[in-house]
Amino acid sequence: MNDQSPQKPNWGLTPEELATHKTIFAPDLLEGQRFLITGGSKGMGKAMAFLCARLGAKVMICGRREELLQETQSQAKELIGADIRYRAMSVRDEDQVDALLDETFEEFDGLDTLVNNAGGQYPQNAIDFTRKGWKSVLDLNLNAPWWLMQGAAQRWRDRGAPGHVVSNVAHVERGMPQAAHTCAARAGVIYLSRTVATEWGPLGIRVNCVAPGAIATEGLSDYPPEATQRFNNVNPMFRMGDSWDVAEGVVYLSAPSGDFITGEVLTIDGGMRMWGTVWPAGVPEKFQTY
Ligand SMILES: CCCCC/C=C/C(=O)SCCNC(=O)CCNC(=O)[C@H](O)C(C)(C)COP(=O)(O)OP(=O)(O)OC[C@H]1O[C@@H](n2cnc3c(N)ncnc32)[C@H](O)[C@@H]1OP(=O)(O)O
Ligand SMILES: NC(=O)C1=CN([C@@H]2O[C@H](COP(=O)(O)OP(=O)(O)OC[C@H]3O[C@@H](n4cnc5c(N)ncnc54)[C@H](OP(=O)(O)O)[C@@H]3O)[C@@H](O)[C@H]2O)C=CC1
Repeated sequence: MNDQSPQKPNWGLTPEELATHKTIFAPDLLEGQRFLITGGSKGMGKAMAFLCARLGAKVMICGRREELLQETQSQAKELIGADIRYRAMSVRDEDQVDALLDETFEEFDGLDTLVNNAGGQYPQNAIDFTRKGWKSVLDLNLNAPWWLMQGAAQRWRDRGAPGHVVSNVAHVERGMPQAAHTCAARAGVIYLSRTVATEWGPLGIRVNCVAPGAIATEGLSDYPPEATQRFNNVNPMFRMGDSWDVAEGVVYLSAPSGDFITGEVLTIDGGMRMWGTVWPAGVPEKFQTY
């Protein structure tokens, strides 16, 4: 990085902040509830794991890197006295998804909420996507959440003990220039969720989504600072959200407060739905109009 480049900031909330952040929820709100949170080792998933555990839930997280999972587990033990379980795996592997679901249902003797949170993409103009890149992003952000939600629903049906799915997607209503692959995948998850919310309603299974705008998480370090410094200016509130904003949205939908909510998309974007565009690969000249 040369001297003119913006410095890469440390994004996201610290474990200490996750352990002490004020919450609107009662401390026993999720007592006895069982959560599986994919991608729970950093960013929004880690905030969800801490919040759910602080509210009394049993929590299982997963991610590819065991060291991050282990660190999250130790921090939760030390800072909030919670026993978060984990499994190192990739949600892109169908067999590993089945094993994760089997382990979670066995360990917790069932499951109340599946949070499809693991995901990501890379910024590029759609015209240049390779087929391999397209398939990778679709596998991670559409196929994986589907394997997980279908697998959970089958287990809920077979046990006669239903649960709730909430998928962390993205704000996609106006498209996502330079991220068309993830836009297609997230739109797929939203309409999949709305569809199965009807099919699975009679089984007592609820299916919802949260749709974040620009949220300051460790994940933003994967993007060029030239892009992320602009992320503060992509909504009418002129700031990014944080992982707690999204974690509380997930809890609202999963707790009794969400009992009669299904097929919904809770947008948490500071108004980006109305105004602002991320342009993660840089604003093209033609669009630099103001
Ligand atoms: C986009 C606007 C939203 C703004 C805010 C959003 C923020 C976040 O979502 S934060 C989460 C942040 N983290 C990420 O997004 C990183 C996650 N992304 C990835 O891991 C990769 O992009 C992946 C999903 C494609 C998976 O990579 P990998 O495990 O290496 O997968 P494959 O080997 O199956 O495929 C690699 C294949 O993908 C193409 N590709 C990957 N990166 C790029 C790139 N920067 N530019 C162009 N193309 C890319 C490429 O075709 C790769 O194939 P090879 O060239 O043969 O390696
Ligand atoms: N931050 C933002 O502004 C926005 C983010 N989103 C989406 O919200 C979700 C969470 O984002 P954020 O918290 O920022 O992301 P982070 O990059 O901070 O965290 C991603 C988490 O997912 C895990 N993960 C990634 N790939 C896999 C995989 N193949 N299998 C299992 N776990 C995986 C990571 O662990 P590991 O790498 O070890 O596997 C990590 O725990 C993602 O889907 C993201 O795309 C949507 C809109 C905006």
